[in-house]
Amino acid sequence: MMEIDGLAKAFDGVPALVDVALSVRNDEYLTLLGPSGSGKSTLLRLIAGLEQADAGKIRLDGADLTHAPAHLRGLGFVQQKYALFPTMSVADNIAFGLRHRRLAPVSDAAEVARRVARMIDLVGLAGLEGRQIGQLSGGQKQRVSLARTLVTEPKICLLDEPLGALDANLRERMTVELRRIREALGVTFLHVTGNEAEALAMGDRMVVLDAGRVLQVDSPATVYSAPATVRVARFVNAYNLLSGKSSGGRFRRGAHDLPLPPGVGDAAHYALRYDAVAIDEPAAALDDDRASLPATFIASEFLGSRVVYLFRLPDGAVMEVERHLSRFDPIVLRPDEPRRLSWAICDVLAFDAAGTLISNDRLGRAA
Ligand SMILES: Nc1ncnc2c1ncn2[C@@H]1O[C@H](COP(=O)(O)OP(=O)(O)OP(=O)(O)O)[C@@H](O)[C@H]1O
Repeated sequence: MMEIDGLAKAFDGVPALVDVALSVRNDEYLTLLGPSGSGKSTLLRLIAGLEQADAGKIRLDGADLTHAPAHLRGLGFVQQKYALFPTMSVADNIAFGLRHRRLAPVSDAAEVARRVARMIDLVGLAGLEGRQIGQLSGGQKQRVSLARTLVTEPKICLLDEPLGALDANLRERMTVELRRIREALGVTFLHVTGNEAEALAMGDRMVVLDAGRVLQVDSPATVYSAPATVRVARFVNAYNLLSGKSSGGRFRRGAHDLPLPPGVGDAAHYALRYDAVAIDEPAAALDDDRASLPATFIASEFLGSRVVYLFRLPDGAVMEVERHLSRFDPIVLRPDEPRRLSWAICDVLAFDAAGTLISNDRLGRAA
């Protein structure tokens, strides 16, 4: 188990990480999501020992690693650039890390060969052992890079945007592969990504980082259904976010006023998941437990298993509606066609003026 406490780092007086606290469990897949510049790589580099922290502690299984040299930490680091030896074979690249690691290098040729063969098998490179790196595809290089790190049996494997250089199809396949490889080895993965879909799909838990601070650490399901702050809701890219003021259990936004879930007081932000919004006829009757706003259709996008519809609200804000084709037939609308968008009041997430999620029954359901 790794425990990070009060970790801080600034570059030229500009904070890159501020008071970061995090527990990384044994045998878990932890993803670290944040926008560009949020400090993801800095955090990995501090953990790896490639940068020194200004303050705070990093402990691994109780031992203080904060100032330990990188090569003595027993951690693996798969960087964005593969940094493989181009004229060496796949097998030699993987063996290199094992023969030359500072902690317990392996020199027995038979033992090296056995471990390399197991790793080649595990990452799906069987048959390519003798190939030179220059003769591999991007996805294959990615696997070599991973194998070269994993063969050293790190306590934690740090992965910095490991799928960033791969095309969309390959990225999806490697998502499944990475989970499988991790589970087979039981090693902890700390995987950095700027892609919310990747973070939600990969991790047993995810950490959301913004401007050098940890905003939320939870299971992907909880981050998705109960984002701790408005900014997290923005990063998961699944919510319509409306700003306004509230009083007497109603949320006021311009000329409209919307009911809030019971028990929600002072909400300054009102969030609705794209797939929680229904598209109704303009004069459709509304059940008591639902809220609605008039809107005009802008455009739609067909995404295979789902369709995304964009609508404009009377105040000009754009609202996104997602309909899964397994549940609904696609609907055809003309630009500017009027509709009424409606949703169940219990599906509303409310945030206070500081942007913090206000307790509601959804929080209880997600926990
Ligand atoms: N060596 C450095 N010198 C000066 N500033 C740095 C250095 N490394 C990082 N920073 C700054 O620290 C902040 C965090 O950078 P970091 O690379 O950790 O972000 P990131 O979340 O990994 O971004 P990206 O997704 O774009 O890689 C940024 O403002 C960056 O400009």
